[in-house]
Amino acid sequence: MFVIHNPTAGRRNTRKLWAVLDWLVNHGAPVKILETRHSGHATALAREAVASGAEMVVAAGGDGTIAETVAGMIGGRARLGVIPLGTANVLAHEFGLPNHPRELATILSSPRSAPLWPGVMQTPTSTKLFVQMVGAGFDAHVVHNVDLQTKRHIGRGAYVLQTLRELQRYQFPDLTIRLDGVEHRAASVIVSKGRFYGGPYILAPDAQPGEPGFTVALFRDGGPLSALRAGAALPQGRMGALPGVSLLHASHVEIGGPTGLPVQADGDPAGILPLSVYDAKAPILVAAATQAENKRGEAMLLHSAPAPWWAAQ
Ligand SMILES: Nc1ncnc2c1ncn2[C@@H]1O[C@H](COP(=O)(O)OP(=O)(O)OP(=O)(O)O)[C@@H](O)[C@H]1O
Repeated sequence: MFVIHNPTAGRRNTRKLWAVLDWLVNHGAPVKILETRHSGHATALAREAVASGAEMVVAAGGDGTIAETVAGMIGGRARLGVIPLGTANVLAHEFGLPNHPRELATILSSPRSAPLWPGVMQTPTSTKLFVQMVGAGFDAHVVHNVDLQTKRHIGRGAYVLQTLRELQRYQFPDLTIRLDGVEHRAASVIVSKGRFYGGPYILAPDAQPGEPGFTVALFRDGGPLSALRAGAALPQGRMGALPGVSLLHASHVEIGGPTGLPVQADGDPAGILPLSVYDAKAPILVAAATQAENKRGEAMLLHSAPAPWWAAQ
């Protein structure tokens, strides 16, 4: 088992990591730890681990580290394990991963798995895999501006503070969103693989992370009041029921807007608009709290990336 650890994730607290690894080693699991040295390094490490025949690659970090690790595993046979050490740890909620090190280690050493079919986001300058969500509009603006020192000290609270600051500054420009070719307008958009958002909060109750395609949350109304209303509804799981919010399903999402508007992927800054989102070429299996069979089999259909609309101009 290869463990890829991002030492800069979350509050940099490694107590849980060592407790999980102690348990695994004491129960006879062969564990090799690889530490990331820079952004993107987890992908190269995961690729090497898969090439050397690893059956399981464990991402120890937040959702960004998981996404980078998965990017190096797609198309291979290794399963993904997760030791959540990030700030929001949204994917850990999705797969029912416990906080307790012994329970987590038990999951990593059991064959129980659930499929995850990641997404790919493409801008004119970069292509990046994501495991949980991509956003543009107000939430992406907050992610780009959040103070990293505050995030390290108070975790998710840093996003709440930044949200309150940005409410007064953000202009809420209109975005153009094409869902499988059909045009919509909204002030903000979140393209979600899974059900959760921002931690343990439900955004898209019907999302199926193991299937291709996305649930797209459109926030049609701009302005601080609408953003505040959405923020208040999120912890109650009522965001999708708000007037002005629609949850739609799509396989291919294109987002355009004013030049320079930021994009977030899995809670980290991920470039600027325009953006095209589509399925990764294959799913992977994740060591999870509950078993879910991958009905289509591991070698599921290979999707070819649709040409983004800006390429045709
Ligand atoms: N050694 C490193 N030095 C600096 N940055 C790194 C290093 N290793 C990985 N990274 C970057 O750190 C970013 C943030 O990591 P990650 O998302 O795992 O933690 P987080 O932001 O605290 O958690 P979450 O996404 O759950 O909120 C990743 O996008 C990755 O590119």
